[in-house]
Amino acid sequence: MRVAHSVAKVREAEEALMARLPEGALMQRAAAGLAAVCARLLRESGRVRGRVVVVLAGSGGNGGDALYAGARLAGRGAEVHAVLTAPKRAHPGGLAALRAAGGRVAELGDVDGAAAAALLGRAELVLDGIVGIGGRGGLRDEVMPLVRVLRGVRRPLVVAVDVPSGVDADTGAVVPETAAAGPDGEPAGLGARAVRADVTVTFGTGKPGLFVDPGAQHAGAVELVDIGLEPWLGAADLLIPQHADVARRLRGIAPRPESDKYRRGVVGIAAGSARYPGAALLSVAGAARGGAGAVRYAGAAAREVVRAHPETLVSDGLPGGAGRVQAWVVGPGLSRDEHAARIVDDVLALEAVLPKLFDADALALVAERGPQVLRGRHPNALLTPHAGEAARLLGEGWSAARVEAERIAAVRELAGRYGVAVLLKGSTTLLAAPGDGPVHVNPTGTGWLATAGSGDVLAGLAGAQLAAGGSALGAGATAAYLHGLAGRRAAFGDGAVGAPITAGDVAAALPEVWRQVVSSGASDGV
Ligand SMILES: NC(=O)C1=CN([C@@H]2O[C@H](COP(=O)(O)OP(=O)(O)OC[C@H]3O[C@@H](n4cnc5c(N)ncnc54)[C@H](O)[C@@H]3O)[C@@H](O)[C@H]2O)[C@@H](O)CC1
Ligand SMILES: Nc1ncnc2c1ncn2[C@@H]1O[C@H](COP(=O)(O)OP(=O)(O)O)[C@@H](O)[C@H]1O
Ligand SMILES: [K+]
Repeated sequence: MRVAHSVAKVREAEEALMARLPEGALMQRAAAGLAAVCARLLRESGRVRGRVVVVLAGSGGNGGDALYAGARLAGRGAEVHAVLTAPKRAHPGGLAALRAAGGRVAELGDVDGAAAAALLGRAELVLDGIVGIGGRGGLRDEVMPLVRVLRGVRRPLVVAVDVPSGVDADTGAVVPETAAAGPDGEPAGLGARAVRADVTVTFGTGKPGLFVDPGAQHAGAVELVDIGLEPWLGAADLLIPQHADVARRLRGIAPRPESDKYRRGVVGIAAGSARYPGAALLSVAGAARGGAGAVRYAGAAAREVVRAHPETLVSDGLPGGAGRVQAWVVGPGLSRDEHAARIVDDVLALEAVLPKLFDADALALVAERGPQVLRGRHPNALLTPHAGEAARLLGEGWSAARVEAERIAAVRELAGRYGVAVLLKGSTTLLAAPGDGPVHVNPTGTGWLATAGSGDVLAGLAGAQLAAGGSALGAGATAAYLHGLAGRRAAFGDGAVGAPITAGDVAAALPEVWRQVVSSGASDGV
């Protein structure tokens, strides 16, 4: 499991630790770890000696880390150039160390566009130490020309110090650039007022913004440097499961000699309608490969379901009359008519502790009825909204755009208000349970999953995980993880280039990624 802590907790822990260490010791630990990662990255394509490293150093501790790391690389023979983005306030110790090690220093005001392009064009590695956890808002105007040049040059390896500058460390938010051209005839800005890194070397613990889009896209691969903060950190705010965590759960629900299909769990699917039979098929496809022993289907697409999935137990009545199940999935393709409302109400009338997953059209009905239909009544329920559905569930003051921009806050608010676990879909899928516990971030997935029906597959898969047992949060997190991997597998195969996929391809890839996770579960990493 990877973890992340809020900036406030990091600051508190840093203070507690710093009070016990000699002045500057913590920064030396950070700089040593940072330099070691940079040296390792440089060695992947040769030696450190003679390589051109450019350090972009701001006014705070982040710039200090970068300058000290630059000094260490210069000490190992690298040709290090620093550009001070706030020269009057550059970290004095870091600056002195870099100069003493033979590094060259320029001030932002002396580096015009051509000089910046020449310097960054020669760089093999760029250290982004403009701002770290002290950054507020998008990068300021004065540093943007340099950031734009960096974006345009033949890619050197960009290593962000602690956090890519301009990314909100707590939320992953970035400030988009305006379309207008910058001063001095700079090209119109594309993207965000933030640095895009290949690698982020973060200190002490992960920062939430490194794992949630758009911050995650800017962070690249995240490497953690231990600076001894752990004993002072307290509970994590974010958990990011890895293969090993998911493998543990999958091993736990693998069939045993004494297993039968009922003991493994039966998942019920109440999805699809005469208008949308496909959603029923896709939910059943996800459920059938999702780890339960059997799938029951109740609804208008019974005939289509049994034709496509002959192993399904089907009926065309209401879920309550379909026979015993360990978890119900209700909503995909149900449509919004009176009959759909009757189906959702029927599920809401089932035994309170029975796990129930509400997706798509069922969420619209839950939003209409209000949180009290779930709160305090269905402790094992799971909601799986995308941003639009989440905004509707949250009501006044929320829009899909706001949910996208404040994903962590939105998922917490939903879980708190409805009193149930919530899986918020999108470019970074997040999960939260009611209370102050950590938010789970799904690290797998790909934009290729943004294809019609892939959410139906996820709903079925998550329902099967609920039927197999464990908490709604654990079941949802496992489903999101496998679904993301299956999407990647289907889109990329063994290669690096993606291609369009269908929701059915995602379901078909599930057994393969399940095997992959369980067999590589001893190691960490996605
Ligand atoms: N204090 C310490 O001993 C340690 C500090 N650490 C480093 O210190 C960092 C935090 O240092 P600070 O608290 O000094 O803060 P930062 O260095 O992150 O940033 C603060 C400075 O950036 C400027 N700034 C803020 N927002 C900006 C924006 N949008 N555009 C341009 N400039 C902006 C501010 O004016 C301020 O001078 C961490 O991220 C980490 O890299 C680590 O070395 C661990 C130990
Ligand atoms: N940009 C994206 N990057 C990664 N995954 C995405 C992206 N957009 C959507 N997804 C994933 O694709 C699935 C789409 O589900 P959903 O929105 O319910 O679509 P549908 O209703 O068509 O099935 C979800 O698992 C979601 O997390
Ligand atoms: K930085």
